[in-house]
Amino acid sequence: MDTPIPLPLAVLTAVFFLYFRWRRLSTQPLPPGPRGLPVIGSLWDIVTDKDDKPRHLKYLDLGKNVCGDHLVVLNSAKATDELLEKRSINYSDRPVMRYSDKWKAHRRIFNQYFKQQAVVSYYPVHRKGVLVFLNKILNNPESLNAHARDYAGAMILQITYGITSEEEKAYFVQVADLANQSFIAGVNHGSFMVDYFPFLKHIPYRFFVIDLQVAWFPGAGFKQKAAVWAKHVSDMNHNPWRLLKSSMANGTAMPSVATNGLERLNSDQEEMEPFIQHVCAVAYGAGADTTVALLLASLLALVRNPEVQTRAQAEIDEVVGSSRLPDFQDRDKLPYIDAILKETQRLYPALPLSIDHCSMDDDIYEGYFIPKGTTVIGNAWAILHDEKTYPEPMKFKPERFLKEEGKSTPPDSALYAFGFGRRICPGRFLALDAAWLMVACVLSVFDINKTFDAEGNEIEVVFEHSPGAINLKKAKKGLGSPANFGLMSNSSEIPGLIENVPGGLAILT
Ligand code: HEM
Repeated sequence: MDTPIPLPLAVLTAVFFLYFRWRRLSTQPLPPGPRGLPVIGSLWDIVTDKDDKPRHLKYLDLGKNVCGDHLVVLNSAKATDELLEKRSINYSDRPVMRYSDKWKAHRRIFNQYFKQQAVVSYYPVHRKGVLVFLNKILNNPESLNAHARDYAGAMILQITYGITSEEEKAYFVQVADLANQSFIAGVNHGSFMVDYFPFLKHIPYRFFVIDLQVAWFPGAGFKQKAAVWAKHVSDMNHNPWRLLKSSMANGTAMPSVATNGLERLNSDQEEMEPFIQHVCAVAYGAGADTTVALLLASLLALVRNPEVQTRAQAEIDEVVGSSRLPDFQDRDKLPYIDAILKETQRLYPALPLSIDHCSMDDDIYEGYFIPKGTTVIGNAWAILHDEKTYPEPMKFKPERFLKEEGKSTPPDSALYAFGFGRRICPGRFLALDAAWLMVACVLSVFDINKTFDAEGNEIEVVFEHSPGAINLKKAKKGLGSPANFGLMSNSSEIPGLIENVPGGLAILT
């Protein structure tokens, strides 16, 4: 008969094993990075975010130790593939929305409604939305940014909550905008000093005069902002849900992810309701600004590259003709439109530094020690600008993604622009559908040109980097509309189709 190992001996063995493992790992060097200053390490390299120096450029050769807080930036596809994909069991955590059973339950619901096969059922929403968008561009090309926001916001509000009324949409798009400000400003670790000095959490944020909205302690300003943002995020989570519940109660609710999710719950599954509510709020919060960034980047890239427009329009003419708008069934026959979107996401990824992951255990990569709790950033921008994979990386060249005999194509930019591993963006299929239809339809109807200043000089489209995570594109400040949408002379019947769409059309399926 086996003799059981005495408990103290087993505990001792385990302690020794863990200690020696820790010793072996922790004696390895930390990954290399720029030399920091004493005590604060590389802090100043991270928290500044000057307009003219996009923040992500600073990370190009990183592995940092900031005030004892470990931050590793993965700048190559090889490193993200190895750590965030192959070792994703260790690198799927985040400081918020931890990698947990709760997260897994959310993710399951999310995938059910936004996986590739599921998003096909939202085609009617995109079709109506694009008609409204084209109509607005035709009548008021000045407000391109606002129209793109409405297009993305309306799509998500209808799909998640069934909201179609113009007034409600306008209100909720604004609520999401406010809530997203917190995300954009704070999503990447290091946006606030508190990420490095946790004691700042305990500093009161106002001093003496209650209304004085000034942080009195350097670095404690995040608390003021956090208080305001908490309210915006709570509004985003609760306000559309309240409206949904009351419209379900009075029988006026439109079919949506929310109604479907609630109807499928059995009476003993009430505890799942907050999950469905949260999935809807996250979809609505995470999907709007990111999709707008892709839409605007695509259109402004086309303004800058008229030869790309001409080639795409020739493809559309041949496949679709000029008597109807392109539709999803044309997609396989319009590879150049797909290539335009891939190239846009490559050159201008909406989230250049993706969203931070966090290691759950000590690890060694290529001889370097990555301690448990390290913030790990997949640098999508660096990967998508690697000239070995994408020659002439600063040029807009959609044709690099076209399949041709005897030529291999580089990896699809979506592999990196939507993040990594188990946390990869679950809304990517929906976003790409919305962007594809919009770009194809705009190109089938309009020539997009540069605008002119008062002296008749062409205005150059300058891409600006917004502070924070999302890389929104717009023309240089103060120059009015970034693009001039001229109806194409050969699109004979389509203008009538768009003109007859009332500006306030509700999108009904
Ligand atoms: C062009 C549009 C979009 C881009 C570029 C984008 C990009 C990203 C990126 C880079 C991440 C982080 C992945 C990671 O941590 O590795 C992410 C996460 C996420 N995205 Fe998107 N996204 C877009 C649209 C959408 C849409 C339309 C939705 C919702 C319908 C959505 C929902 C989410 C959610 C819920 C997460 C968090 C996933 C998690 O933490 O597990 N996104 N997205």
